[in-house]
Amino acid sequence: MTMSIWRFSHFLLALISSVFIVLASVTGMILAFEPISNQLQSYGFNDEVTIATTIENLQGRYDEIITIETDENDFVVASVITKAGESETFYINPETGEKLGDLIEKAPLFSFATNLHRSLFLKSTGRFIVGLVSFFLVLMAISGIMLILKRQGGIRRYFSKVVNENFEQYYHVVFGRWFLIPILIVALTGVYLSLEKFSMLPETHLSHEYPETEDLAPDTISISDFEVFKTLKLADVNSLEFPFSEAVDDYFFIKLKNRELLVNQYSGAILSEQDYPLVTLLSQWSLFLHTGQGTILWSVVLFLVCVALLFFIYSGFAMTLNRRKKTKVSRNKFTKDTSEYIILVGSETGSTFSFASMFYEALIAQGKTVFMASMNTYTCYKEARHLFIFTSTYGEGDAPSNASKFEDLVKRTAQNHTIDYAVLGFGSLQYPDYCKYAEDVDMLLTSHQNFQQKLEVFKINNQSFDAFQNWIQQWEKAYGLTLQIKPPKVISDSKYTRQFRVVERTELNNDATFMLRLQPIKKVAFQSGDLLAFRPDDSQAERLYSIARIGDEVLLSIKKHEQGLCSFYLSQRDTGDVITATVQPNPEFHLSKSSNTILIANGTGIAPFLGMIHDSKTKKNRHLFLGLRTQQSLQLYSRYIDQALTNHHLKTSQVAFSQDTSAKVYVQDLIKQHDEFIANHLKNGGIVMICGSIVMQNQVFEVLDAILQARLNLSIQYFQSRSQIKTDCY
Ligand SMILES: Cc1cc2nc3c(=O)[nH]c(=O)nc-3n(C[C@H](O)[C@H](O)[C@H](O)COP(=O)(O)O)c2cc1C
Repeated sequence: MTMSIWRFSHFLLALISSVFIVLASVTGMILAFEPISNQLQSYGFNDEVTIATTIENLQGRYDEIITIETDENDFVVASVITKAGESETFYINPETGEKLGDLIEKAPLFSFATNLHRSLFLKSTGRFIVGLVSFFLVLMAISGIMLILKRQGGIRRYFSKVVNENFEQYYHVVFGRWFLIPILIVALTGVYLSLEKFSMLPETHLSHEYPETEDLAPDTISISDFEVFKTLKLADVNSLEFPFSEAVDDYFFIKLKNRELLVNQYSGAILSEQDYPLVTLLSQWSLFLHTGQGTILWSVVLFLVCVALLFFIYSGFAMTLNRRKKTKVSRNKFTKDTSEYIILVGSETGSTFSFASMFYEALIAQGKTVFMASMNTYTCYKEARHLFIFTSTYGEGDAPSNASKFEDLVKRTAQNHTIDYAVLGFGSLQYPDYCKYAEDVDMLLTSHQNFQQKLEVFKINNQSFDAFQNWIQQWEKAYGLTLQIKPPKVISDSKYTRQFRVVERTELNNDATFMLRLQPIKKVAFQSGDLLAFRPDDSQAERLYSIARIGDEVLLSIKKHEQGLCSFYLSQRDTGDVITATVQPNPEFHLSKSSNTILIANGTGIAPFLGMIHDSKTKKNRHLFLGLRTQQSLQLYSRYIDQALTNHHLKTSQVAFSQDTSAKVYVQDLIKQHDEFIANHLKNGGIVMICGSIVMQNQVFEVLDAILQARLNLSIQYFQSRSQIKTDCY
C-alpha cells in the first residue's frame, strides 16, 4: 500500500514537471561546461599568497589600486589606475602583480542557456516556475529514495543486488541509488537560490560600528606591513576595496569567505569585524553547489546529474507505460454476475496479467463464461462456481498495489454460495519471502466459509512458462477439462541472437539426457552461467538452457522430455546442422574469480559448472557436489570433471547417485555430510552456486538453513542477502 502511494507521488510529480526538468537538464548540461572551460584558462594562483604580497606587487606596477577580488573561478581580478592614468580591470598573477589576461566574457551560448535555465525567458514568472519545479524535484528525490528502500528491503540493503526485470527498471534503480543524493543537492540549492531571488530569506544586512573620528590616530605604517594583510591569505578573500580618499574615516573594506572587516588605512588596525549570518553562508554554498563554479570535478558531477535526470524521465515513463499496457484488463465478454469462472489478478508491473489472459482465453475457447478483473475490485459474484487468484508478491512479502484492499473486501463481502478456488503465486526465489502474498491469500480463503480449496497454492518463479504449464496440467486433472494455452509470442531478436552450428550431440544415456556442443557462426559474447533461449518454432514458448563456455563453444546438457518439443527437436540435431538461438546474459550467475566457490547441481544443472571448472584460471578453490541418478549418468560429464581435477581447476568432487543402490543418496545428503566444511566456507566469505531443479534447490535450502542455524546461528537469508548464495534453478 505504502509502496503504491510513494510510486503514485513520484509519478505525479514527474508528470507535472517533466517538460521543465528536461529543459533544465539540457541547459544544465551546457552550463556544466562553463566552469570547466573557465578552469582550463591558466589564471589560478598559489593558495598561500598573502594580501600583503599581492598589494606590494601591485603597488610597484600601478598608480593606484581600487579593488582586488577573487572571482567565482577562483581567479584574482584587480581594478587599477595604470601609470598612464587609465582605469583597467583584468586578471593578475598575485605573486608578481603582472596582468594575465582580460576578463572572460560569457559566451553567447552560456548566456542563452543561463537565461533559459533560470527563468525560461519569462522573467519573474519563469523564475517562479523554475523554483517550483526544483521543489518538486526535491520531493521526487525523497519519494525515489523511499521507493528504493522499499524495493531493496530497508536501509541496510540499499546497495544490495537489484533484481533485473528489464533495462529501464534495472537502470532506473541502479543509477537512482547513486544519483539521488546529488540530485537532492542540486534541487535543494535550486530552491534556495529561488527563495533568495524572491527575497524570501531573512534579511542579512551587516551593520559595522564605525569608530568616532577623533579615536583614529594616524599612526602611519606601510600598507604591505599591516599585520592583518600579512596574515590573511588571498584565497580567503572575496574582495578588498581600497579607501576612497585619504581621509582617516575612509577604510579598507574586506569581504572574506565567512566575515567582513573594516581596516584603518594608516595603522592597519581592525576597526570592525562581523561574521556573516548562516543565511549568507548557505547562499554562497548553494551557488557553488548548484553551478560548480571553480571546480572541474563538481561540474562533471553536475553534468552527470543532468544526463541522469534525462534518463530517469525516459525510463520512468517507459516503465509506467509498460506497466499500464500490461495491467490493462482486456474487455470481458461476460459480466461478473453471469460468469461461472472468476479470475482475479494481483500485479504490480503487469506480467501476471499476461498469464491470467492466457488462462482467460483458454477458458473462453472452451465455451466457459469467464470474468477477469483486478483483486481490488473483489465483490459478490452471483453465478460464480470457481475463483482463480493469480497474484505476485511485492515489497517484503506484501500485496501488489492492485490487491491492497483484497483482504478487507473478502472479510466484508459475503458470497451467497460456496465457490471453489485455487491460488497461483508469482514471485522470485531471489526474495526471502517467496510468493508470500499468494500464501497469505490462500490462507485467507481457506479460513473463509464461502470458499473451498480445489488446488493447493502453486508458486511460479521468475514468470516461468514451463512452471505455468505444470500448473495447467494439475488444473486439467482437477477440473477434468483440457485447455489450449497459447504461449505469448515473444520474438527473439536481440543483439545476442545468432545461428549456431552443431559440433557434437551425444547419444541419449539411460536417464534420457544428452549433451550438445554448438559453435556460434558469428561471434557472440557469453560466459558460463548465461542462458540460451531457444524455440523450435514461433508458435512455441521459449525454453531457456543454462550454458557452459568451453573455448568458443556453447555446451548444453539437455533432458529429453516425453512431450518436450524443444528437447525433442534438439535431440534430433546432427553434427553440422544449424539452429538459431539467443544468448541471454545472466551476470548474477557468473563465477567469482576472487572467492572460493562450492558448486551444487543435480542432473542437467551441471552444465554451466562444466564451463566454470574448465576455464577457472584462478588460485581460488572450487568444490563440486553433484546429484545424478546412476553411475552411467556420470559418464556424460566425467571427462570434463576428471580434466578439471587433474588441472586443479576443481579441488574436490562428490557425486551422489539416487538410483544405483537401495539407499538413495541425493545431493542434499552430501551437503549434510559436509556440514562443517560448508558452514566454514560461507563464514569465510565463500560463495555457493546452485543449479538444477527447483525441488532440489528447496531441499538443499532446507538442509543448508539447518546447518547454518546450528553451526553459525545465522539463517540462509543472511548469506543470500550478501550474494553468497546464487541460484539458477527451474
Ligand atoms: C521491488 C520488488 C519486490 C519484490 N518482492 C518479492 C517478494 O517479496 N517475494 C517474491 O516472491 N517476489 C518478489 N518480487 C518478484 C515479483 O513478485 C515477480 O517479479 C513477479 O513475477 C512480478 O509480477 P507482476 O509484474 O505481475 O507484478 C519482487 C519484485 C520487485 C521488483
